[in-house]
Amino acid sequence: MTASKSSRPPVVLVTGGAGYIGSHTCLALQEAGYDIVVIDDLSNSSPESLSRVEQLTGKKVLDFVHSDVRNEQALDALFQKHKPVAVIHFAGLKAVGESVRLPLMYYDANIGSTVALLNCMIKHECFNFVFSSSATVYGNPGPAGTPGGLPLRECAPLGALNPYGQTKLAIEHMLRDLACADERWRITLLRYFNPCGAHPSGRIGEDPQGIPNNLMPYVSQVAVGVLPHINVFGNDYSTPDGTGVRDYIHVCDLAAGHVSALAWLLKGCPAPADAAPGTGTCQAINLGTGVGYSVLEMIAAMEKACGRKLAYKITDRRPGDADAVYSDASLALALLGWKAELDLERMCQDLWNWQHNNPHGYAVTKGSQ
Ligand SMILES: NC(=O)c1ccc[n+]([C@@H]2O[C@H](COP(=O)([O-])OP(=O)(O)OC[C@H]3O[C@@H](n4cnc5c(N)ncnc54)[C@H](O)[C@@H]3O)[C@@H](O)[C@H]2O)c1
Ligand SMILES: CC(=O)N[C@H]1[C@@H](OP(=O)(O)OP(=O)(O)OC[C@H]2O[C@@H](n3ccc(=O)[nH]c3=O)[C@H](O)[C@@H]2O)O[C@H](CO)[C@H](O)[C@@H]1O
Repeated sequence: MTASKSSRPPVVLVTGGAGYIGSHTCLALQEAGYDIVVIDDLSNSSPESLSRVEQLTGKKVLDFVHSDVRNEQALDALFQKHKPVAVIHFAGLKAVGESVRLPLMYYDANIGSTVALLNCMIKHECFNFVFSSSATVYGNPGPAGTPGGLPLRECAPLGALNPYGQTKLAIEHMLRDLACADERWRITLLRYFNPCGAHPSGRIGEDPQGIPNNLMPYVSQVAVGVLPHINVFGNDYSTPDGTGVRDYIHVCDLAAGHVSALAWLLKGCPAPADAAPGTGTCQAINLGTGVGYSVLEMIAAMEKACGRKLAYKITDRRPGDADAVYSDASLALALLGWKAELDLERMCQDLWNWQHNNPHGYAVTKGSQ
């Protein structure tokens, strides 16, 4: 769905818009007819991503504020100037291991920034909010076929395994309380499964700092020769080939899911599943494909995309990892009319296209500097 035609397109504030999922969503929002303003402290991203979004869409980012979301004055000025109709909140720290070492930093950054943002939204009477949650809020899922087990529905039991996950859960609880307290709120808690891939242009993609924590950025750095081999974290899980199974979703599908969620909020959330009379809406929605692939299947798919064998070694399990995690994505289809369209082959082709053309991410890029 595209934004309605008026003299001035509706403005959406995107926090963390220079990041991986944020930049792809900024592009999708511009293509859907929205104007965007971005606040990002660039702690895990480069402004180059947004320059490239502008090149790809031929539209300007209306405003970019280089600041922490906890900077209340900067936020206030942004709301005052642009009067956004909605906020999509990507900004946050996301490295699980780091969150275990530095929990307070994670609680402060992730929860502190969300509180500052919500206070500013209330002050400026903006009540449409899309939150980046994560499948991590499901903790270790129960086995397939058990109540609350796989495939994961939004009503499955919640539980966090690390401080990063705790911040996502705490924010989900906070947002539910807010919607109960004030019926004007329209909120979606988008629980992403495993985002991967890049825009088909190969111009924007994931650019992790240092050694990647997640599987697919690691695999793509091996494919391009930056890293020597993949470490497969355990092959004794109770999965068909013994390696961990996850629900990988193309980042462009994920971006489209945000545009659909925003359209749903702006329509007043028809048929919300969990709204009681007299309360606002705060709806959790899975964004996944519903299909799980193992680590070895992901490596094989990437080998096909890059046209060569990729070295890997089986190592110990990573503490805290579940055997299998995949979604039931039917609620997103029912409520938002959204479903993932791009298959594993496309995810790997687009990831390879990005990585091949930008072996060191945004830092040094063939032909663009
Ligand atoms: N990528 C994933 O696998 C994944 C999965 C589930 C959920 N999420 C969530 O989605 C969101 C976006 O993830 P991503 O992969 O694009 O990460 P990212 O690190 O690429 O993007 C986050 C952006 O927010 C910025 N930022 C961080 N803290 C900030 C702050 N306090 N103020 C202003 N800017 C700040 C960073 O500079 C970065 O540009 C995060 O909230 C993350 O927890 C990501
Ligand atoms: C423990 C952890 O970090 N959890 C985060 C990670 O979950 P996930 O474990 O779902 O994602 P991931 O990409 O880190 O791992 C996917 C699968 O690959 C395996 N694997 C991963 C890396 C590697 O170098 N070798 C390898 O074998 C891993 O054991 C798992 O079976 O990412 C999610 C988002 O996408 C969430 O942010 C989770 O909170």
